[in-house]
Amino acid sequence: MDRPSSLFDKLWQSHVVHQDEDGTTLLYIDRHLVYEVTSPQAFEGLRLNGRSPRRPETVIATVDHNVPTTTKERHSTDSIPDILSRQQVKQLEKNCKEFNINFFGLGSRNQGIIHVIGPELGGTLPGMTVVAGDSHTSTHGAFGALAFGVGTSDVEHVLATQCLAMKPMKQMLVKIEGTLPFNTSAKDLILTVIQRLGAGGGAGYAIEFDGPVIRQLSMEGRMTICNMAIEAGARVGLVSVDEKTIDYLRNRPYAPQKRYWDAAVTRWQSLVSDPEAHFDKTLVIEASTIRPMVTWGTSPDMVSSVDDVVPDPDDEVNPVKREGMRRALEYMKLLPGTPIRSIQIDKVFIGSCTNSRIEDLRAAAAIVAGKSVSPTVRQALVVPGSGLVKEQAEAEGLDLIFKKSGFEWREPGCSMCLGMNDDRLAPGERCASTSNRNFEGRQGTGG
Ligand SMILES: CC(C)[C@H](C(=O)O)[C@@H](O)C(=O)O
Ligand code: SF4
Repeated sequence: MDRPSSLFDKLWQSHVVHQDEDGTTLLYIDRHLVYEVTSPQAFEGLRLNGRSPRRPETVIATVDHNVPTTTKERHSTDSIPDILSRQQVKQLEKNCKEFNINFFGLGSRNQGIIHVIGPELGGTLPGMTVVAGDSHTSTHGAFGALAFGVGTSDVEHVLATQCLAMKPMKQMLVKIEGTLPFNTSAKDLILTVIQRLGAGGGAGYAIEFDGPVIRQLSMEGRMTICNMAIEAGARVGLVSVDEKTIDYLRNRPYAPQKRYWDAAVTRWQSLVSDPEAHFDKTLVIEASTIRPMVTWGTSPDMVSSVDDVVPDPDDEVNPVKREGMRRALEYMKLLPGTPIRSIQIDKVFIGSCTNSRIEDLRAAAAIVAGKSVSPTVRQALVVPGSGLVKEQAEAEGLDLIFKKSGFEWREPGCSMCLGMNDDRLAPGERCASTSNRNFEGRQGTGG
C-alpha cells in the first residue's frame, strides 16, 4: 500500500519539475497573481533581458495596495492624487497591455484585493500552486491549493519560467475540535492559534487546519484562517477539499465549465490529507475555550480576550517577550491592567484581505444596524474587498445600513490596512481594525 500522504505532500509532489540532492525543488506554478507594488521591477527585468511571460494566461493582475478608495479620486487613473501610486497603477496597466495579461483596473467590477478576487473569480482552484509577490497569498490555501508569497525577483522568475525553486517545508496540523462558541468567528480562532504558537511558532512549516470546526466554517472563514497563517510565521496555510470548496467554485468564471467540471471535481475530491498522514507537529485546540479576541500591542500574537485586561509585562518570565511587551505598551500608550473594553478608539476600519468578503460585511452590518458610530470616533470606514463584494453588499442594502450608522462606504482596495494610500491614521490615533497586522506605524506613522 502507498504511504499515507498529507494534502501538502500531494500538492508538492504533483508540481515537482526537478529535485536537488539537498531537497531544493523546482516547482511548477499554475497561477500567478500580480499587483502594482511588487511587479514594476519584475516586468522591467523581463524587458531588460528580452524575455516575456511564459504563460501570460495564468496571470491575473489588479490594483489594490495604493489605490484611493473614494469615488472622487478614482474616476480615472489620472485622478489618483499620490504621484508614486499613480505611476505604479499606470505602469501595471501598461505592462499588462504589453505582455497580454488579464488586468482588472480601477474601472473594472472585478478590481479588488488580489486575495479576494483570485478565489471570487475561480482563479484559485484546488490542486494548484498559486504565488503572488505578497505574504498573504497563504489565503488561497483555503481551497486545497499550495499558495505562498514570493519576493519581487521571484515574481520576475515565475513570469519568465513558470517555475520557482523552493526549500522543503515541515508540516504542522492544527486541529480545532468542538464548535465555536456564540459571538466568535474564524478571526477569533486564528488569533487564538497565533497566541498559542507565537508570531514565529509556525516558521518553516506549512500549516494544515482541520477538525470539525474547520469543516463547519464557510470558505470565507477558511480564507480568514489561512490568510493569517503567515502571522504565526508559516508561509503556507491549507485546508483539505470538501463539498463546501466545490460548491463555492461552481460557475465561477475561471473555474472549469460544463464537460470539464465533473472531471475536475473527481480530482479535487482526492485533495485531502490521508487519515494516517505524518505531521512534524500537531496542535489541538478545543473550540469551547475560544473567546472574542483583540490585539492590544504591535505584533499579531499580542492578543487578549475582549473580557480581559491589558497584560502586565512584569508577569512575563521570558525577558525578550517582556521587553517586547513593554515597548508595545509604550507605543500604544496603554497601561497594564486596563480593561480591554475601556480602551478609547479614534477610528474604525472594516476591510482587508482578512475580513472584507460578503460574509464579513453581513456580520458587521447585523451588529451596527439601528446603532450609530460613537461621537468620539472620528472616522469609521467600510471597504469591500472587491467590486463584486461591493455590488453584492449594495444589492442586499448593507451599504445603507452602514451609511445610516455613520460609516463611510468606500471603493475596494487595501485601504487602511497599511499606509500605502490615503486612508491612514494620524500620529497617536488608535484604530480598531479587522485587518491582520498591527505593526508599529503600519496604518500611518505613530498610529
Ligand atoms: C506590500 C506587500 C509586499 C505586503 C505583504 O507582502 O504582505 C503587504 O501586502 C502587507 O500586508 O504587508
Ligand atoms: S489588505 Fe492588507 S494584508 Fe491584505 S494584501 Fe492588502 S495590505 Fe496586505
